[in-house]
Amino acid sequence: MHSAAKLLHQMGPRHVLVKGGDLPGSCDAVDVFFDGERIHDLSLPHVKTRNTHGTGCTLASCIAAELAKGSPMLPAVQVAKRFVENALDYSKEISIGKGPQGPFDHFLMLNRKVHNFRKKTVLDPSDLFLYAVTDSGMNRKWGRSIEDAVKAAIEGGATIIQLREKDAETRNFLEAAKSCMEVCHSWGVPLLINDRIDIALACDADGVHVGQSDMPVRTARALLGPEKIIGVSCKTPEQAQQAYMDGADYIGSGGIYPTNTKENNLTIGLEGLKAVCLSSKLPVVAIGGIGISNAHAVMELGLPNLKGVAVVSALFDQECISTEVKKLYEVLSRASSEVK
Ligand SMILES: Cc1ncc(COP(=O)(O)OP(=O)(O)O)c(N)n1
Ligand SMILES: Cc1ncsc1CCOP(=O)(O)O
Repeated sequence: MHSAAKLLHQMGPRHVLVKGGDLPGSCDAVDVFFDGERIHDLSLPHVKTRNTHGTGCTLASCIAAELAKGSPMLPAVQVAKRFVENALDYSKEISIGKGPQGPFDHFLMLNRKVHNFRKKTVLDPSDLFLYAVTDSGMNRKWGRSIEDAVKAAIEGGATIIQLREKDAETRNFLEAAKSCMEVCHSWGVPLLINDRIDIALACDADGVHVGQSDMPVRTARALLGPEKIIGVSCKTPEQAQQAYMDGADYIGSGGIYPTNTKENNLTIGLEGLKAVCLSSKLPVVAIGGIGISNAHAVMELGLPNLKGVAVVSALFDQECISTEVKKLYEVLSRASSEVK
């Protein structure tokens, strides 16, 4: 496939894409993209289905649509490939027509209701402005209950809360989550649960936040239904594009700066954050090492879908949570009024 791409390139086109989706014996669909300088192997899992009629024209149309939106060639091809992979996956069980090949559903983005694919989101993106994420270790260190920490964060001006209780026992966590739901709802602040779909269901939380190695967004959506908020961690444009396809409501992107709160966490910096924001239509909240000293630099990026910052230690590893939240709120308000 590599030499075919190079030979085709010699015939004149600026870019060549060689399709390898149906290579026998491969469990991945590998396409080869050549721009005259570099070969890119674009690989996604092969979707096993007879419904493949129309994939080639849909891929080409999708590339054209991405280019028309202003995308460079390689990202346009990547988005299109991912779209086709998702459409194949969504329509793999459909049984229509006769013969060895059935049509796949290239209109899946329009048939959202049928596929429960992308609902009208219940998330107000402005809720991501000051996103407070709890930490059981920090609460223990300062002798606080989760409920008290959450109350203090809301009193200071937090606009959304996530319970990130990594070492809590299930029964205790559920009881605390139920109390926090009461606090949050009395203030009209959404409450999300980190990782634990079971806890979110049991306390009827507003939604969940999942990471790349947690429950997949699509499965979480199937379990939680269309009315709940689902956030997903993304470090790369590819993950961000997938998040949209999978029906996430927002992206948490980071670590922006080094942090001691999460071990072995890759720092992506402001450049990484920018790449994620630019590659997605979803609202994004930045996370990792953010506090009053650097929140301004993050919001100053002025990216339209960058809606706020998510913070753990700069709020919860402090003597007075509500004071720290207030200070951060002021920094964020100043930064966002400057970029408007
Ligand atoms: C808003 C927000 N963004 C990112 C994360 C990180 O989630 P994850 O990748 O699942 O890592 P853990 O939080 O589970 O350590 C988050 N929690 N919140
Ligand atoms: C959970 C998480 N995900 C990426 S960085 C991070 C930790 C953020 O904590 P802090 O705000 O204390 O740096």
